[in-house]
Amino acid sequence: MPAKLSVNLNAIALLRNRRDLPWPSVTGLGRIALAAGAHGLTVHPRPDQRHTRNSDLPELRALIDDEFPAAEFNIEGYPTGDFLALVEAAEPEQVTLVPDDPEQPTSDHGWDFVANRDRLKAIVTRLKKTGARISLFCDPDASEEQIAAAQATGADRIELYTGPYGGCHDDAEKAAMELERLGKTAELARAAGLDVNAGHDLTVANLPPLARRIPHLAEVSIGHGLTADALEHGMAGTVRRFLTASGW
Ligand SMILES: CC(=O)[C@@H](O)[C@H](O)COP(=O)(O)O
Ligand SMILES: NCC(=O)COP(=O)(O)O
Repeated sequence: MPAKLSVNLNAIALLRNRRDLPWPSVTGLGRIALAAGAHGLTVHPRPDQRHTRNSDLPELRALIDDEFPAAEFNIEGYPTGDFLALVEAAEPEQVTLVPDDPEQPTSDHGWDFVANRDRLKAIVTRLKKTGARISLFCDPDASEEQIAAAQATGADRIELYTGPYGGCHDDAEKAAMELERLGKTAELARAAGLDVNAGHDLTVANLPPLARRIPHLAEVSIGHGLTADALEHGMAGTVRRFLTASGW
């Protein structure tokens, strides 16, 4: 089965948050993404609310429940007490736990599963009571020992951090090396009984080789590159709309 696409709305929210106005609408763009065939929506609310805000979550939950019941809601974040309460209220189909410091501009590494095994196990056990699938953000070159510790937490999946692969957009040789590291880690995870998601800096260009190298890939979540693509491909039509509206 081909990997599912979950559209990350953080970049849309960041743009909305520049002004005290309701556009671009996070829920509205989520609706467009799902109507176009995306399989789910992802948000990564951070403690400073600079991306999606806690108040976005009930609207997105209702959008999926009321209009796209087959779609999935994926909430990502660092498991503080506040985050766990937020997730328990929003009841997403999937929770992705990410070891982000609040000061980090964006996610840039996976968990040290060995060092955090017992803590993660307690959190995974708590979150599984909501019925959500649990995924853990994972370094692209995690060792067999690390993957064994991830599996021991009781999580269902890992999400491979694809940032270093995405960063090689202008260096094919390095991209091939990064892809191989991701592929090896995905194989270790699969052998340990963990399903594999992937995300960070994925694009239309780098997604097909990733899907070929990891044929059992379950889901990709894409925000920054997908939003940039939407702007690029939507700009001409929008300029025409403004010109037509003005009668110019
Ligand atoms: C875990 C992950 O890679 C994404 O959630 C990413 O952190 C989204 O990043 P931004 O919030 O910077 O768009
Ligand atoms: N989990 C990764 C994600 O949701 C999107 O990351 P990006 O495409 O915004 O880098």
